[in-house]
Amino acid sequence: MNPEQIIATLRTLVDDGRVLTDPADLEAYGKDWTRQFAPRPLAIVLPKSTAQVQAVVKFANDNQVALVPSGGRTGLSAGAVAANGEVVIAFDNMNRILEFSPSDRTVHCQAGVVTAQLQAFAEENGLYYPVDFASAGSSQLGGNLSTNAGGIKVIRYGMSRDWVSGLTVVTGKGDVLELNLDLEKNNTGYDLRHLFIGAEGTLGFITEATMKLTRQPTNLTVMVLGLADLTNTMDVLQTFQKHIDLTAYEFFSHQAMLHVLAHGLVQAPFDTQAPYYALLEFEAVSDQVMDEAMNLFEQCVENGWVVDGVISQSETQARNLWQLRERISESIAPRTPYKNDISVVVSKVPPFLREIEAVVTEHYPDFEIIWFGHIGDGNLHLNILKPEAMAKEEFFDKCQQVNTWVFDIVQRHRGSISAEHGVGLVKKGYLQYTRSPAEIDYLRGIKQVFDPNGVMNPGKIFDL
Ligand SMILES: O=C(O)CC[C@@H](O)C(=O)O
Ligand SMILES: [Zn+2]
Repeated sequence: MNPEQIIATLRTLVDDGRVLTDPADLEAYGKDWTRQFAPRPLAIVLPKSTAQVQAVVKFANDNQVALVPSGGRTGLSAGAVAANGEVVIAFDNMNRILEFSPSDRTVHCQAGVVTAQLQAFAEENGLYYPVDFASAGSSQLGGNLSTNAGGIKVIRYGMSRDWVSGLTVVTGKGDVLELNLDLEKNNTGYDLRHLFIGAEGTLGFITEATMKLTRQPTNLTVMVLGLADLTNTMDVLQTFQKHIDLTAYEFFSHQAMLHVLAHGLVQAPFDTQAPYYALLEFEAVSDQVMDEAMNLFEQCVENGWVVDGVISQSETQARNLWQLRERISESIAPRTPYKNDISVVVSKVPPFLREIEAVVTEHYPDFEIIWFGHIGDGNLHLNILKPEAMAKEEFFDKCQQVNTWVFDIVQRHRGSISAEHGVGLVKKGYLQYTRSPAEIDYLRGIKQVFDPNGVMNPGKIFDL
């Protein structure tokens, strides 16, 4: 089939006007937030139901047409980039919340429901959807699940995976499967639901999901602490965790904060300068918890771990303090950052971070390094900023070299090359640093079962 015939047939499979071929649409829908790949899709298809997705997947199988799923396109690993003439399946028109069960505390959604839409729906119904991150205003549920998105509350609430009680998927063969039937308990063999979560659309497309909700947190309170030294992140974490269940434990370097301050809108938390800052969040359910938090803070100061700190006294103050952390990504975006999203077990974080910093600064002293991330769960975001005078190509070439040094250290510490952003195109060349050759063979075997014709998001995670 030639491209015109493919487009003409696609038009018969979805509603009128739901196949887009305008250059502006191809450009917009063919990429995510990564900047390394030029988008070049053949067409954009906007189905409105699982049945329409199934029809497109069956057609793709019969005619060897490569498909790329597309949600809110906020991904950072090029998992949703269509750079090779693929057909993009965008879920924007599948954005309805279909059913709410207050007694099960579940909500059945189409894959195109936006994270913030689900959060707001939960809140309107007196409940809470706790998976949260800076891109919640545009990321879609299908993309969150396909990358098993994490975010800022993992330490307390886990990853997206932990909130799924059922999935509807269209496999690469074009079968519709309903996985786990929304059950809390279901020990009937392999749990295929979890194979599709984090599979980046390479086994099939998630079209609907039943998500669990939980009770709303009470009086979320935020502390920002200036740390005397990096290792103190762990001292402070342990001190607080012994007594208080934290809902978040994040960190950022002074350098990261300077970018946020320069970006405007946010103020420094206090005058004292520290090399690193920790942001803690907890539920101040009573005065007793608040007193406990203040005591722990004082203990940390007495031990010389904390040089200064501030605690929120209202919801607005808490929200403002979060800005210091949440705005880092956008404030460094104009500097063409080279991103790494790595993890190790929490106890290894300080030596791990130091080793990486040493190797990068030794070889590239002119690179500005920005550290921040979800240190409470061992996930660090390493952003390297392009020196103003350096060409983009030269910078990205040098970063490939940095990758091998960084990933050697990751491997030595038994860590992950992608803690939460996924593998996509950006990290696939490095998968072997975290997954053994035997494991990758099993992954390929699984891919073969669900997508024998290799039409589902080809070239992502690994090559066949
Ligand atoms: O921009 C980054 O490197 C991280 C983005 C996101 O995962 C965050 O935690 O803010
Ligand atoms: Zn993150």
